[in-house]
Amino acid sequence: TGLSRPQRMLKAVQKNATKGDPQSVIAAIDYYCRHKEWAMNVGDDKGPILDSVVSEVNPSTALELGTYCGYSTVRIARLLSPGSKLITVEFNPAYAAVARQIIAHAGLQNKVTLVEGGSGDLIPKIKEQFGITSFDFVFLDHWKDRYLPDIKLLEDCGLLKKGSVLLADNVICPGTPEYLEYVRNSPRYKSQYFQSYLEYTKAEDGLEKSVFLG
Ligand SMILES: CCCNc1ncnc2c1ncn2[C@@H]1O[C@H](/C=C/CNC(=O)c2cc(-c3ccc(F)cc3)cc(O)c2O)[C@H](C)[C@H]1O
Ligand SMILES: [Mg+2]
Repeated sequence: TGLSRPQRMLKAVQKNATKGDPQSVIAAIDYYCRHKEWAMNVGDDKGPILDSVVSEVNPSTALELGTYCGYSTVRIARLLSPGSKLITVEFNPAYAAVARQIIAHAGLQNKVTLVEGGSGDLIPKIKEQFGITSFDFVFLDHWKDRYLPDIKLLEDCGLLKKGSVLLADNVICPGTPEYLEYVRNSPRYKSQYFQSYLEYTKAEDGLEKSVFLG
């Protein structure tokens, strides 16, 4: 049956992007998804908002839930300071395989640890497996009904500290109502909505930035 959509995206990166140049990888994916085949990357409207939050936080430790093809992984990792680490979690092996190659094409494999598996299984093991005591930054972009249980798990595992920043994709489309209600009403978070557009479309979507208050 030929190549999958993620594999076709990978081919477009390998053909059009310069090895070791993250910006060209980002541009190649955005061009492909805007002009050839839509795909659920955070994209080039919401992407600059992601960039600005990552740059502002300048995290030493970062976590991404839902790697997919690695587009946002590349966006985040390219901005990390030397010695900082991004852990990204993807439970679909086929997507993880594509993402590894896209991350490697960008030359960012030394800043990224891609863990194959479910976030619910991984999060409780992060302290022992990676020696990480807390995350400065968490990007949520996996199944939308898993955002809330997973941040509660991060809280319970003591992986958030005062000032940790959560950034959630798709809070409007497809939408994450329970998550939004929680972070906007909990006294433990200071939340802020960044209005934008669903990737490669004119539909509304946005990112929710929530600072953990401890
Ligand atoms: C145990 C499970 C939880 N733990 C997990 N642990 C590890 N990995 C996990 C977990 N849960 C999921 N994943 C992985 O993350 C990815 C999943 C990503 C999901 N993203 C969307 O569904 C979306 C939809 C639209 C959209 C908008 C408009 C439309 F018309 C159509 C689509 C836009 C967007 O920007 C979107 O991000 C990947 C496919 C999947 O294998
Ligand atoms: Mg998304």
